[in-house]
Amino acid sequence: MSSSLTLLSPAKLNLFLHITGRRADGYHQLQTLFQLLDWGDTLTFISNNSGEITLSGSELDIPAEQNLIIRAAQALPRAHRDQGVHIILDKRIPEGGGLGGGSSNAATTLLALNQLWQLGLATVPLQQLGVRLGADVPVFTAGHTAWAEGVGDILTPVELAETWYLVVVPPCHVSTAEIFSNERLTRNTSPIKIAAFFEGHSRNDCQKIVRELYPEIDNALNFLENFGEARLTGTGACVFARFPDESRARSALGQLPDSMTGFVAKGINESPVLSALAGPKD
Ligand SMILES: C[C@](O)(CO)[C@H](O)COP(=O)(O)OP(=O)(O)OC[C@H]1O[C@@H](n2ccc(N)nc2=O)[C@H](O)[C@@H]1O
Ligand SMILES: Nc1ncnc2c1ncn2[C@@H]1O[C@H](COP(=O)(O)OP(=O)(O)OP(=O)(O)O)[C@@H](O)[C@H]1O
Repeated sequence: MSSSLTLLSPAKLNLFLHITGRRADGYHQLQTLFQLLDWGDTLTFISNNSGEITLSGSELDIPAEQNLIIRAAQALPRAHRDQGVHIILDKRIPEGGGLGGGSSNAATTLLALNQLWQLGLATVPLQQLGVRLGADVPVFTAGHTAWAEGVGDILTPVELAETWYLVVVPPCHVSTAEIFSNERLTRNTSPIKIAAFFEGHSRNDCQKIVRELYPEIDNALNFLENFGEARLTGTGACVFARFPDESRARSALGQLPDSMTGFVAKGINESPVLSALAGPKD
């Protein structure tokens, strides 16, 4: 018997990003605030008895076996050998944009198949599987806007006012590894408390270097700065500004130069995946 699920795999913004240190293995210790958005990719899961995991829909610039959707499905311990799934991806989140698209797709796959294949895995084992696939998988598996520390995996859910964002997608890609290996990156920002973020004491520590290296991102920040404070998400390439309502965000989107694309999204506290599924048992 086959059953199916269609889910919105949400994008995220890093409302700020501080680099507070570096681990012995080279990974960076961060503080960030992950804001989930009501905008993202659509993933449809159709379970079957073929024992196979197959994917169709939007093509990515990578071989299927490297796709985090396939890797997440393969990482799950199936209850029966004949459990299979066909997954259809409708991709909207730009790749390598700092919007967490790959991590979100991986988490959505873990949560969807946990339900469709009736695996009964709780949140913690799902997160342990997830963190091996990508740094940002745990926040999407937990499914809540969150304050994060460690390498982004120590999460505290946070309730934020649901405001609107204009996200601009500059015509370039930024390699996360390249920025994290840049010798000019500052890695000694003092840890802050959540209250300090709300008082306005935050920034994105990667922004200065990324802005210097990528003129397209500098242009996008200059455009958004006409409307308020503009920031880079993750290591870029996307940048965003906050608006009190949808109409003002859409009006700014209407003024975007032809060389850039963008979208308007609402910041949400709970992932649409968690809202749509019964959720893993704790
Ligand atoms: C910076 C963030 O965008 C914040 O949301 C993410 O943590 C990055 O997530 P991502 O793009 O999925 O990154 P990954 O594919 O896990 O890591 C890419 C590379 O970035 C570097 N990296 C990543 C995360 C981290 N905390 N420290 C690092 O030094 C590592 O060299 C790693 O090999
Ligand atoms: N299903 C997928 N969707 C998007 N990217 C994927 C997927 N599977 C694998 N990847 C690869 O994962 C890498 C990271 O993609 P992702 O979209 O998460 O990056 P990002 O937007 O920069 O996110 P982050 O904020 O985590 O840095 C890309 O190099 C991409 O090729």
